[in-house]
Amino acid sequence: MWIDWTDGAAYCLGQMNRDCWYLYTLSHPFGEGDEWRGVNEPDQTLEVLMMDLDTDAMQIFTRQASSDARQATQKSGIHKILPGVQIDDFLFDPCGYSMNGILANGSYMTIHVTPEPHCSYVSFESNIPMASYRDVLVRVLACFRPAKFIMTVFANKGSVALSSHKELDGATHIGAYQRKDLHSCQFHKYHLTYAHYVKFPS
Ligand SMILES: C[S@@+](CC[C@H](N)C(=O)[O-])C[C@H]1O[C@@H](n2cnc3c(N)ncnc32)[C@H](O)[C@@H]1O
Repeated sequence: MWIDWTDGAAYCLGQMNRDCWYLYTLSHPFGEGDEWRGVNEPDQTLEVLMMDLDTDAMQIFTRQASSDARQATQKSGIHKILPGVQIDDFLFDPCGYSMNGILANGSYMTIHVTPEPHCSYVSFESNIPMASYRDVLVRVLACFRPAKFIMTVFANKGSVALSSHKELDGATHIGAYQRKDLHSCQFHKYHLTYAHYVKFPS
């Protein structure tokens, strides 16, 4: 069957001359009474994209400092980010790390670490439903200690995470981090908050 995916859009959030985040959306082409169109059940995604990370924290994700992935997971504290998570982790040679985790309720988390100092980068993503992501975020930041990070929360109608948008509106500071940018967007079925934080003094 031929599907015409014409209902797509590209967005750029943040400062286009500095750190920014590209978003590509696509609406399901069926609908209008015909068929199911997109996700109807409660759905949410938290993403934390971290840059310029602490060198000691990054050292853990090298074969020099950790003998295997399990050791890197334990030493970094990744296993404590979402208590009870079942983890499948991998430590690259000579460095680099990836993990996927699953919780009893079916929620996932995934982390990818690039520890090389000239381009250090860590991404965290989870669809765990929470009314507040503050505690999870604080635990993620404690593992990797970035100099700056972007966080995004997507939540649709019916998701408990809808209330996290309001909390994020007021979060001008999170621990040692100061907010530099905040965007709030409404899409067809989802609300999105984008925020950029920098460790101060920066
Ligand atoms: C964890 S992977 C993930 C990259 C991906 N772009 C991301 O961030 O989602 C990147 C890290 O693994 C390291 N690495 C080592 N061997 C690799 C391989 N065969 N494939 C991909 N990354 C490798 C890279 O040097 C880097 O530090």
